[in-house]
Amino acid sequence: MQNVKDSLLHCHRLDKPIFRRGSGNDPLISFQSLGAHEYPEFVKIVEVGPRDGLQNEKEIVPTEVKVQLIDRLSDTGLSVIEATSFVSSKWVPQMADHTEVLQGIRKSPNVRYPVLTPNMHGFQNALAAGATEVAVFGSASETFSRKNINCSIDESMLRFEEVLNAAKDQQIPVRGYVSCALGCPHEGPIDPSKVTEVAKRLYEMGCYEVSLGDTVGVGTPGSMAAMLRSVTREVPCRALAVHCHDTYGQALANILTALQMGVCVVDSAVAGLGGCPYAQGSSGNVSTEDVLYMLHGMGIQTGVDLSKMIAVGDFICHSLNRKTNSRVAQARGSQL
Ligand SMILES: CC(C)(COP(=O)([O-])OP(=O)([O-])OC[C@H]1O[C@@H](n2cnc3c(N)ncnc32)[C@H](O)[C@@H]1OP(=O)([O-])[O-])[C@@H](O)C(=O)NCCC(=O)NCCSC(=O)C[C@@](C)(O)CC(=O)[O-]
Repeated sequence: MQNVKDSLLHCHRLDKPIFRRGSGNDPLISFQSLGAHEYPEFVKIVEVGPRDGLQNEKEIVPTEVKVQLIDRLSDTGLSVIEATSFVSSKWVPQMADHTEVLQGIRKSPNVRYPVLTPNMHGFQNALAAGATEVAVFGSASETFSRKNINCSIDESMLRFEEVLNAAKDQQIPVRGYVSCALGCPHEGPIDPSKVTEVAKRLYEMGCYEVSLGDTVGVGTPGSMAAMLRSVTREVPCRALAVHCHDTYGQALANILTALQMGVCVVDSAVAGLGGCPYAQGSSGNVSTEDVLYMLHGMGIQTGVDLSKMIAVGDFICHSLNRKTNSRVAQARGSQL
């Protein structure tokens, strides 16, 4: 935190000082001071509801509902919506309609629609379906890697390298995930050095952003801070995102900790949908509505309209016949 305060500006909207941090070739990112901490001026939200949010649903969600969900999300001001995954339909039946979803959505010029691709098979199918951005997903836990993608961490890295090489040829940006960054459903606590090693490998391979996943939502601000202290020694903060599940009710606190440490990208799912099918006990992602409410309340910009997001949450909860997991949407609903 203390090392780079390149310039001090004045933010008239918030009447708070704005700092621009950067080093070497890093682009400058604006930070604002709030109380004892500094926070990014702008946070990018990566909406993962259509993929992470729906992949664990037991009943197959109609393709039309998935398409409508993404189209409605595209109108909220989001710049990134993870649309689906090109994985085996034997492993994740809910994502079997990946091609129809990707081809059915109205692609907004202001939104990117990455899709998950675990290997070359998925990458080629994604490309054939018109994907222009993909994500590979690894793990800091050996056991989780085998249960989720049926290979060791080292084997997964070889597969990802192939995907990244092919993506580079096609000028397709690739995002990377590290699951179990704050704990594994099978191995328990994961050493931050292991998370750092996997994140570094993904970054050095060419992933433009590495999202650190608290897959089962067991992290606390303490473990988040320890993990980020380690990872940021090897991967620049500007290339990191956090991906929090809210199983233990720690997600917003963990996100706040990550922001204090310089992270500017947050993954979340509308209505707090979600969970990984290969992580028993994992509950939904942190809800996008709750993240927006917290960030906007702190004067941090996201470009996303909270009221529109709540309406999208209503739509998907109604379609799934489900109560929202968003505390903000619940509170707003009860005030109507
Ligand atoms: C990775 C595989 C495919 C390996 O699956 P495998 O069975 O080991 O693959 P294989 O290479 O041995 O091939 C077996 C069969 O699968 C086919 N196959 C091979 N690859 C593909 C593909 N891409 N798409 C479709 N089919 C594929 C392949 O063609 C073959 O077909 P067959 O000859 O038997 O007819 C499998 O384990 C899989 O699909 N896993 C799904 C994992 C998943 O989607 N998990 C949830 C997402 S991760 C997550 O949620 C965590 C995250 C990202 O949100 C962050 C966090 O919270 O931590």
